Amino acid sequence: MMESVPEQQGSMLTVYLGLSLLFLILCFLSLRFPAGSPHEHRARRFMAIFLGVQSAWYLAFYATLATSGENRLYPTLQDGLGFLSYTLTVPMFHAFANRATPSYNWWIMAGTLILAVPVTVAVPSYIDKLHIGNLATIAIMAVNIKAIGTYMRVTNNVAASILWYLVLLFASLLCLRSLALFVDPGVAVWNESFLSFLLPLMSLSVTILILASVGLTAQQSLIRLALRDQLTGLRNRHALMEDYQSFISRLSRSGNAFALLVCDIDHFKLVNDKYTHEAGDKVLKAFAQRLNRVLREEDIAARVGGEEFVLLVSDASPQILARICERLLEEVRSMAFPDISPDLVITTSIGAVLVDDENIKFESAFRAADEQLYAVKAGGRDAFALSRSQIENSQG
Ligand SMILES: Nc1nc2c(ncn2[C@@H]2O[C@H](COP(=O)(O)OP(=O)(O)OP(=O)(O)O)[C@@H](O)[C@H]2O)c(=O)[nH]1
Repeated sequence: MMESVPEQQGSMLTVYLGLSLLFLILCFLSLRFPAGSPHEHRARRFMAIFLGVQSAWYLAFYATLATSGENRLYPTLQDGLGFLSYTLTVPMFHAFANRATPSYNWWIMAGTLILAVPVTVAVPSYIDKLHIGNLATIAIMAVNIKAIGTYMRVTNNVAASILWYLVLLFASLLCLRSLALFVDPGVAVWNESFLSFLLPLMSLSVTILILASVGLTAQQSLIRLALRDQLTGLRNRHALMEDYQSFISRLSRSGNAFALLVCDIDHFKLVNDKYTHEAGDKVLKAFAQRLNRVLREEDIAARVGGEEFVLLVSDASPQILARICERLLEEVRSMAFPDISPDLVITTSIGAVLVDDENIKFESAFRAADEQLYAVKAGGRDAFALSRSQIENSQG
């Protein structure tokens, strides 16, 4: 039978079979991808199903071409699987973005699948089949573009953005093709080769970008996890070192001093002892939230020890610093914990130092602020002390 297949058709058979195998391998590989949260597990399952359906789709392409369309089952399967695979990407992208798929999306997708596939099969004219197929594809592409847009905004990685523009391009090409068919049904012949080129290109590029984006997202969440304190969500000591360096670079560019503050919750051990360790954790989380409330967006709050926090405050002067410390003390004093005890009052002590020389190392600034902190603790707590002089230059 293969002897009667023209050369060009023969090479397309190889392409379709190759793509079917490739998607099958990717489907199995995607099941082995590590996924942390439950929504990632759900998203990966959708991804595996999408890749499995893509594999079946190209097998149906192969079967249609190999039998030269004699068996009507294969082209029908081909259309159905094509719709299904791009329908599946909608809940998949929402799952990756940890969002529920809006109900109207389900209506559009279900309506398109239920109506378009049987109607496409039923209408006798080839051109009418194409028109209906086009309209259905455009509807599916539209919900896809919206879903990828949501995913792009949440993951904020470059692969997701390229994917969005690419799918928009494919959708525009399909709209053009649809219009061209309305104007001149004669382009249907040319349309076949357009599709046999466009569809594999679309499948491959969409898959590659999904895999790249999933990889980048996993990498981003690992990096975020490594830089965060698990309990409070603030930056950890490691991240603080990097932040300190970027504050030093900013200082050398702008010449504006910044401040390093060490805050320590007063008598925190008593909270744990009197109200349990869990209550202590609650206090730490609430304390972290108050710090963030006082700081500006460009400032940094980090947890560096049990109940010890470090803040970096940009463009600081002694006056600004004093105002910020006053506000911090006030914010902490005003915290209420009715679920722990109405009597629980938390206070903090703050030691601060102004960093106005780019040669000052983190350890020196931290030591200077810590000395001030201990002076406050010795003096009765719930207060702040500023130091701006005598920071050792670690190079000296
Ligand atoms: N709940 C909770 N407690 C912690 C955590 N990390 C450290 N701690 C506790 O924090 C307490 C720190 O106590 P101390 O260093 O004695 O200081 P303090 O009681 O705050 O006293 P001053 O600093 O002198 O005012 C210890 O009891 C630690 O067990 C944590 O992640 N959660």
